[in-house]
Amino acid sequence: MSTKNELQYLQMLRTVLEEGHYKNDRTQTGTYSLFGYQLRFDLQDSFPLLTTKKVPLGLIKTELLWFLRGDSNIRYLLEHKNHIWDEWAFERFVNSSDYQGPDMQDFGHRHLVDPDFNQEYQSQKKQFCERILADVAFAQKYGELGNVYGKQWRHWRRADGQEIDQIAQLVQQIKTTPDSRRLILTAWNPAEVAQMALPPCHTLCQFYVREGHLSCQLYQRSADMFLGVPFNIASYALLTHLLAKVTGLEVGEFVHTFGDAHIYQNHRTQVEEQLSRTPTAGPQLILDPALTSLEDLRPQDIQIQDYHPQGAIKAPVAV
Ligand SMILES: Nc1nc(=O)c2c([nH]1)NC[C@@H]1CN(c3ccc(C(=O)N[C@@H](CCC(=O)O)C(=O)O)cc3)CN21
Ligand SMILES: O=c1ccn([C@H]2C[C@H](O)[C@@H](COP(=O)(O)O)O2)c(=O)[nH]1
Repeated sequence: MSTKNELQYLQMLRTVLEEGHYKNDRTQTGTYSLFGYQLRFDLQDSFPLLTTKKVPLGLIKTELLWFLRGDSNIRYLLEHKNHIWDEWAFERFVNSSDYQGPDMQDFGHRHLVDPDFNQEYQSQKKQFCERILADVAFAQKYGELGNVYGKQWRHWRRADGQEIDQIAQLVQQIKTTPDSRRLILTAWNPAEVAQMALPPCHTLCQFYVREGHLSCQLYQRSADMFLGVPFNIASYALLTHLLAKVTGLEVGEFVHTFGDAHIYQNHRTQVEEQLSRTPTAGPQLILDPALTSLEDLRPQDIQIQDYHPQGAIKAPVAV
């Protein structure tokens, strides 16, 4: 990320920390929160991956590829050693009658405060992930997060039973009617939100073409500033690059619009540590020149060059 792009994120992080209102939340963790904010990233500059902490691009790639496959089962993620969605699938399993192990009620909170429980929890979650990989029928039942992003992007169900492939339509529209003001991709399906393990946080985005450059604006209804947002920025920047590549355009800007932007109360020290660091020049994204379609995209088709981040900063994820 150019230091200019990254400084905007850091400035927002500081503003939410200093001016955010204390607010309880669904996870009972407690947050500092602000409502309504906007960042603009120049994608011509460098790829917006933070340098003030190490952000694992591999996980971002496999998550985006998972969306683009139309998949909403964590099995694909586990096959790629990506564990960022484990807790939400595990939660469904431990709340089902098929779960016979030790009590996992309220694990999201308890594993943080009770070391003995944490050990049991880690072991149960590990067994769960192993079973998802080993047992197809089990994976079909408990790896599924409900109709989250991938399903809505590629298999939006119409009332008549037919499906809408929003990604294929978007690629077609960008190619044929680039001036359109209707280049929308939405994951927020009111009819299905209740069945999802987690209602989509990056709810809707719009694309915009001007003078051969493709821009993207995302509306994120709920934003975990420390853990989720660095992923979300890189993921939508990558999606914009991929769409530009297959439609023969250059990249323009990524505009990130926020609803509830929050820092979890238990991320405070980590945020202060990050804010004490100075950003450096960001990396470049290299896409396989032979790439012409978003189908059969592989992780190795996407590479970054010159990424020299400072050390990772660990923080617990609120479930
Ligand atoms: N509270 C919360 N915040 C989120 O950002 C979030 C959710 N929930 N639920 C669904 C997804 C899952 N996402 C996640 C989950 C975990 C990490 C995380 O722990 N990232 C670590 C690296 C993890 C690793 O290396 O395995 C990081 O340092 O960025 C990031 C995004 C984003 N989303
Ligand atoms: O891509 C994502 C996914 C999730 N988040 C964060 C935002 C919130 O902290 C939680 C979701 O909780 P809700 O109660 O459903 O808002 O996950 C994110 O930042 N980015």
